[in-house]
Amino acid sequence: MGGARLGVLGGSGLYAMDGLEEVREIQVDTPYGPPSDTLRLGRIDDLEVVFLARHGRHHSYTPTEVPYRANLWALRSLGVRWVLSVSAVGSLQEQYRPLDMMVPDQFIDRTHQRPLSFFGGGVVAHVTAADPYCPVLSRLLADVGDSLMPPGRQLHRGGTYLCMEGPAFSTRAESELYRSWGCGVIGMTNHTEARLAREAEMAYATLAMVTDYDCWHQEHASVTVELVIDNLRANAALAQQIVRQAAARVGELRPASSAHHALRHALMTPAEHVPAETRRRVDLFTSPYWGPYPD
Ligand SMILES: CSC[C@H]1O[C@H](OP(=O)(O)O)[C@H](O)[C@@H]1O
Ligand SMILES: Nc1ncnc2[nH]cnc12
Repeated sequence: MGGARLGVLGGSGLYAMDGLEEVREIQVDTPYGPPSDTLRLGRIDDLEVVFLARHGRHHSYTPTEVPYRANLWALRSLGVRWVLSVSAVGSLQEQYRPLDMMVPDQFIDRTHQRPLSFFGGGVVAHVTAADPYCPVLSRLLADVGDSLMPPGRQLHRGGTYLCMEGPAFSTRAESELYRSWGCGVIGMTNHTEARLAREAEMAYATLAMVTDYDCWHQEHASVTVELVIDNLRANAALAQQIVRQAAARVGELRPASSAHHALRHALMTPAEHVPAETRRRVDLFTSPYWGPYPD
């Protein structure tokens, strides 16, 4: 992982990354269309870091419309092997209080309108998703976060992220259902990225910023954008600090992850039976196993 880069995906309220040096804007074309925005490539110490605003810098894409495949393809094409993502989430359990943070270790998928794989069209792959977030990168992120949390606020290690389709927030019945499933937090973006990052052999971890109690809590107002934004503002500087220090730590440790060879035993279709166009589309991911596809 010598020359590998770190990707940072900023979510709601995090449209740029502080502390990046020598920043260049890069436009990337992908087989899955254009990413949400130009990518910003800079440096933190000796590590090259690529920042991308998931919804675009002006928050123009709904959670359904975010071009997740283009975003992850673009990162991987720039040599990214670790991804830190930042997301706003609602809390589904009393102990996750607004302004707390969580580094989730599981998700449940309730989306139904998004592509979830780079594969298909004549090539089949089944990656392992038992631990959908990289445990090594998640631990690094949680350790850094823990050391920076102000008194009275907590960083929670592990927990289940319920990914809903949106864009409307949940009904109270849905919120209660997810609580009964033991989910910890709710959002609209994270699992899609985690799945695609795994297929693209990038280690992925999330800093989830708790902004509200969704709509189930008797003593707290139901979630609104205003509430989310107020709490994101209050947490923005801390989130930036955590991401910057976690990035520096990734640069020092360059942690190995099983995600880095997720496709080793996942590809089902023999290379010679994959249509040429498909072969070209997935070549970024399959070339370590099948060799580069000649143009
Ligand atoms: C602004 S509230 C709903 C919005 O916030 C979260 O965004 P992200 O995960 O990109 O930080 C949630 O997933 C929704 O997209
Ligand atoms: N309650 C909530 N539901 C879905 N996404 C969110 N993002 C922040 N709060 C949320």
